[in-house]
Amino acid sequence: MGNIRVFVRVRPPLPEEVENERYVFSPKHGQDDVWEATEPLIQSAVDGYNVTIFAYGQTGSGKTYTMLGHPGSEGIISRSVRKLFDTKREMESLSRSATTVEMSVELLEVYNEQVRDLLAPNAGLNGREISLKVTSQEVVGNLCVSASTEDEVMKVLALAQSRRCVKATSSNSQSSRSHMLFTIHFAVTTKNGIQRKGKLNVCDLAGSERLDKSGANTVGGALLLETQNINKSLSTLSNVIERLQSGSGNVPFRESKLTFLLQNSLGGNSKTLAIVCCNPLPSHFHESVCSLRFAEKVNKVDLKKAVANFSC
Ligand SMILES: Nc1ncnc2c1ncn2[C@@H]1O[C@H](COP(=O)(O)OP(=O)(O)OP(=O)(O)O)[C@@H](O)[C@H]1O
Repeated sequence: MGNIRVFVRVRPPLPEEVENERYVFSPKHGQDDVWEATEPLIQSAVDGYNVTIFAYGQTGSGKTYTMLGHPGSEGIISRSVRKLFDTKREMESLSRSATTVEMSVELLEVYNEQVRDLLAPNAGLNGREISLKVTSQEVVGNLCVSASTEDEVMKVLALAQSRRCVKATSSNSQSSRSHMLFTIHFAVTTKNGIQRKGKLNVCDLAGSERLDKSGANTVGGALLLETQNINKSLSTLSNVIERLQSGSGNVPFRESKLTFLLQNSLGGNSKTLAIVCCNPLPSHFHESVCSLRFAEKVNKVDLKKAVANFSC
C-alpha cells in the first residue's frame, strides 16, 4: 500500500481570460512587453511628476533582470534613460535651445539597515557607512551626479552595480543582498523661466527568502545577518502597505530604512508601479502566493492624487 497518487493539471488560459489578465506577464512575455506597459509612466517624469517603479519578489524571481536586464536584453532602467535623453534632445531642438533640460543621477543601497551612497568615493562593502539625512521628501547628503549623455548614466550605473553587495546563495548565484534605489532627475526650464522638476526612482529590492531554503542559517555569519535584515525590511514594507491600505493608525515608515526612503513613493505625491516577480516552479508555490498577496495589497493602496512639480 502506498500513498494516494495525485496529478495536478493546469489548463491553458482561454482567449477571453487572457484578455482579462493582460497585466500579468507570463513567461512567454519578454522585456519589450514589460517596457511597452511601463513606458507611459516615464513620460510622467518628463511632465514633472515623481515616478517610482519597484520590483518585489522572492530571491531569484527576476527583479534585477526586469530592472537592469542583461546585455542584449535591456531592462527598464536603460530603456528609461534612453527615453529621457531622447526627450531632452527633442525638447531642446524643437525650442532651438530656448528650453533646457538638466539631468542628474543618484544611486543608493540599503544594506543591513544602513543607507550607502553607491557613488561616493569610499562606497562599497569595505567603505564607511555614509550617514545620510533622510527627510520625508528626499534624501539629503548623498552625491547627485549631473549627466549629459546616456553613456555617462550607464557608466555610473555600472560602477554602482559593481559596488553593490551581490553574493551567491543556494537560491541564486548572483543574489542582490541589498536594496538598490536609482534616481534620475529631469528638470525642464522654459525660455520664460518656468521650471518643472520630475524624477524617476527605480528600486530593485533584495529578495525575500526562507532561511532554510537559502542555506543562510547553516552558513551563518554575514549571509545570515543579511538575510534577516532583508526579510525584516520587506516585512516592514508589507506592514506599511497594509496600514496604507486599511487607512488605520500610524504608518510605520520609520521602522526600516527602506520604507523611510520609499515614504514619498508609497504615501505621498508620486505615481507608483510595483512589479511583482514570481518563480515559475511548483516548489516555490508558497513564496509566489505570498508575493501575489503583497501585490493584491499594493493594488488596493490609494495614493494622493499626484501633482506635477512646477515653479516660476
Ligand atoms: N524573464 C526572464 N527571462 C529569462 N531569464 C530570467 C528572467 N527573469 C530572471 N531570469 C534569470 O533568472 C535568474 C535570477 O534572476 P534575478 O537575478 O533577476 O533574480 P532576483 O529576483 O533579482 O534575485 P535576488 O533577489 O536574489 O537578487 C538570473 O539568471 C536571470 O538572468
